[in-house]
Amino acid sequence: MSSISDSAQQTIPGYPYDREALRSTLRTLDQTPGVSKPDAILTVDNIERKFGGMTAVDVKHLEVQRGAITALIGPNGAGKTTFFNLLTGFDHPSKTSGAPQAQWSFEGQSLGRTNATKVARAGMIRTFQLTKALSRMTVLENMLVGARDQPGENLFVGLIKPLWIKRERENIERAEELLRRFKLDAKRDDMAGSLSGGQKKLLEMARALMANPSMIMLDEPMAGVNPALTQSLLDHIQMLRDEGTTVLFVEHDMHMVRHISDWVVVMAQGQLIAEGLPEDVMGSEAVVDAYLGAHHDRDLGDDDMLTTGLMRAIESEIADEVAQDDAEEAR
Ligand SMILES: Nc1ncnc2c1ncn2[C@@H]1O[C@H](COP(=O)(O)OP(=O)(O)OP(=O)(O)O)[C@@H](O)[C@H]1O
Repeated sequence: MSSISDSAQQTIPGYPYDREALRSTLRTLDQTPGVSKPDAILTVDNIERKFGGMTAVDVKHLEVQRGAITALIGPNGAGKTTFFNLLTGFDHPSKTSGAPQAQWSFEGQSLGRTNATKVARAGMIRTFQLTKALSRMTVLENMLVGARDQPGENLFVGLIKPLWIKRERENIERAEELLRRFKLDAKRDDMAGSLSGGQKKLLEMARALMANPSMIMLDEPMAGVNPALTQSLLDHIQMLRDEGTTVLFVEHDMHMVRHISDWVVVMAQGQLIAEGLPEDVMGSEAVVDAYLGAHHDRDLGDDDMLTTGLMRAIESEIADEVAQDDAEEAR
C-alpha cells in the first residue's frame, strides 16, 4: 500500500463541495489498489467471501474517500454485489482459519458482523440491482418505510401520541420534499408497482435519502432506466455529492462511470486490481484485460455502454474469433 503525499493531507478549500478541489487532491494519490485516502469515510480490511470452493470476494484493503463519487466496476461475476452485501450486513465474510480477521469501519465505527439495520442506522444506505420498491404500497408509503426514525421504533416516542404524530408529520414532509425533487410527487398516491423501471430506480434512491445517509451505495443505478430518465439520475447523483453525501456505486455503464465518478475502483475475480482517476483507470491494460477475460459471459447487448477503448478491444477479439471460424470453414 502506498502513502499519500503531504499536499493531499492539507485542508482542501471548499471541501467537500468543490469538486475540482477534491479532484486535484485525488490526483496527488498513487493509483494503486488499496491506496490510503486523505479522508476515508469507509475503510475495509481482509474481507473474504467463499461460496463452496469459489472465492467470490477477497479484498485486502480499500478506503473510500469522503465526499467523492467512487465507481466500483468489474466484469460480470467479479464480486461487486457480494462485496456490497458484505459491507452492508446483508451477507457475512467467510472465516478462514489462520487468515487475518475481516474488519471494516464506517465513520470510525466498526461494522464487522453488524446486521443490515444497524449498518443503515450508522448512515450507510444501499440500493439494489433489482429494485426493491414494494409494489403493493403507494409511492409515499414506500418513502416512509425508508425513514430512519419510524415512530414505532422508539418506545418512548411510540407511547406519547403528540411526539408520534409530530415525527410522522416530519417524515411525510421530508418524503414529499424528496418526491418533488425526484419529480415523483404526481405519483405520490400511486402503487409503486405501476411505476416504470426508471421511476422505480428514482423512488429507491429517494427512499434511501429518507434516512439522511452520509454515504449512499447504488447497485447498478442505470440498469433498466430508459434514456429519458438517464440524465435525471445522473444529475441526482451529482447533486448528492455536491451536497456532501459520499456515493459508492456499481455500474456497467462506462459512459456514466467516466462522466460522473471522481475515482474508480476495479474488481476482477474477487480482488481489487486497480484504482485511480476514471480517465487513467478505464484505459489501463489491466482493466481491459480483466473485461476481455470475462466478456464471453457478458450480455453483449449493452456493449454500446462500454468505453471506446474497451469496445475496440472487444470488437477486435470478436473479429479475430470470426476470422478464425471463417478460416476453419474454408479449410
Ligand atoms: N449466493 C451465492 N451462492 C453461490 N455463488 C454466488 C452467490 N452469490 C454470488 N455468487 C457467485 O459469486 C461470484 C461473484 O458474484 P457477484 O454477483 O458478486 O458478481 P458481480 O461483480 O456483482 O457480477 P454482476 O456484474 O454480473 O452483477 C459469481 O461467480 C457468482 O456466481
